[in-house]
Amino acid sequence: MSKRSVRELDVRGKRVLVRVDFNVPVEDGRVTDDTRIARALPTIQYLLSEGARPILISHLGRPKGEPDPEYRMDPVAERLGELLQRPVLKLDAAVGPEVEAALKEWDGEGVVLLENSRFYPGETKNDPEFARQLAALAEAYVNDAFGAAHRAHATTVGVAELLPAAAGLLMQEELDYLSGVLESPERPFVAILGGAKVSDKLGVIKSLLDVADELLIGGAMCFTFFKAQGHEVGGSLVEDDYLEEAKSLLEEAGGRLVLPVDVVVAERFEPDAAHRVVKVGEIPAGWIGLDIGPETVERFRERISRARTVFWNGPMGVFEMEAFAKGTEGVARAVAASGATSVVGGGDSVAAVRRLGLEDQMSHISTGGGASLEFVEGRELPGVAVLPDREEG
Ligand SMILES: Nc1ncnc2c1ncn2[C@@H]1O[C@H](COP(=O)(O)OP(=O)(O)O)[C@@H](O)[C@H]1O
Ligand SMILES: O=C(OP(=O)(O)O)[C@H](O)COP(=O)(O)O
Ligand SMILES: [Mg+2]
Repeated sequence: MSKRSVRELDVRGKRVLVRVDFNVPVEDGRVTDDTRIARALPTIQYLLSEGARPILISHLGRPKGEPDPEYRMDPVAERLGELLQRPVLKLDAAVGPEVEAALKEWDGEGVVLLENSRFYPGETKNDPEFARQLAALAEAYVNDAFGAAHRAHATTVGVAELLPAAAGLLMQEELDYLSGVLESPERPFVAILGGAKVSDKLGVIKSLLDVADELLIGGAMCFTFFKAQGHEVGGSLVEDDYLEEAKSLLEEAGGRLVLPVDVVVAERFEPDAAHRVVKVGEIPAGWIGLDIGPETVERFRERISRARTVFWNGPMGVFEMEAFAKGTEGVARAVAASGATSVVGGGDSVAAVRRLGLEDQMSHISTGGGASLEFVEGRELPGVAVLPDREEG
């Protein structure tokens, strides 16, 4: 079922609240990967060309429901201005009297970018009062934040219920592409899962195994399985609440769930920490697993080369640090070299692929990690479900 498009929304002369996913990596006050900003430009430019006044809102990182200088949207505003080549009026709040006053004074040139939605406790709680305050800023709502569509938050769900709402062009493109691939994926279908959002993503493995033929696991994800198998995992990231389920998953899935056989461990979580490759089962107490090892890369490469469809979310290691980037690089090169239809999703996975210059060799670069994962496993995304269906005719 397709959703009402921004093209079908009456926007001329109107203030339009646009939920974007500008949750991009930032280092030293600079955006290090602007994929998510660049991919939202078509919707913003469409709105501007139709004479609308776009008011953009996004979350950035995971601040705890209050203002946190580390997660201000200023670096994003700067990069957005460079890409859009139009003025970006960045406000230091998302709702409230100062925002209302600034919008009244706004000359209507370019776009407004509101402050981080997660500076407000009402965002992640989908608080009706916060949603009402947001809705008061605009006359229509567009959701272009595919990467956050799996979150039932005030900016993705609450406000969509209060204003005339539609899907943005990026949202539509993502949904169209992913549903096309999933309709009848060519097999073998190999899924690769890694990254750091372990508690979020462990829960989807079971249903992912219903869709994919094989599931390769790297990143921080694998250590929960190693611990469930009784191995020492040192100081690696582990989800202790998931150990029982990990055990039963391993039994059920048999050889279809493929874990690393070796890992790179480090003494500390630092770029220049002492590190070495060890077999799984030989992780020294106190050391931290930060990448998959070379033998694992080789095994993953073999399976990826046989695949006809690949879905990848989550880096295989802490690729931001050179010492722990080889696993992610090896997998990225294997996916790029395979003849499979390849989908890579996730803010960080895509940043890793772009850093290697391999983005043109993937069939689809998705701006959503957790979101594409939940879509692939067949779940309805709350931020999509809430949008009105397209009227036939
Ligand atoms: N073994 C590990 N331990 C800690 N962090 C890891 C490990 N492997 C990968 N990561 C981190 O995972 C992060 C990305 O995770 P995530 O947000 O889930 O992926 P994506 O954005 O692609 O969906 C990266 O910043 C990377 O450093
Ligand atoms: O970066 C995101 O997801 P991803 O890391 O899975 O790609 C989205 O912006 C969602 O962020 P969240 O997982 O803090 O809700
Ligand atoms: Mg991420």
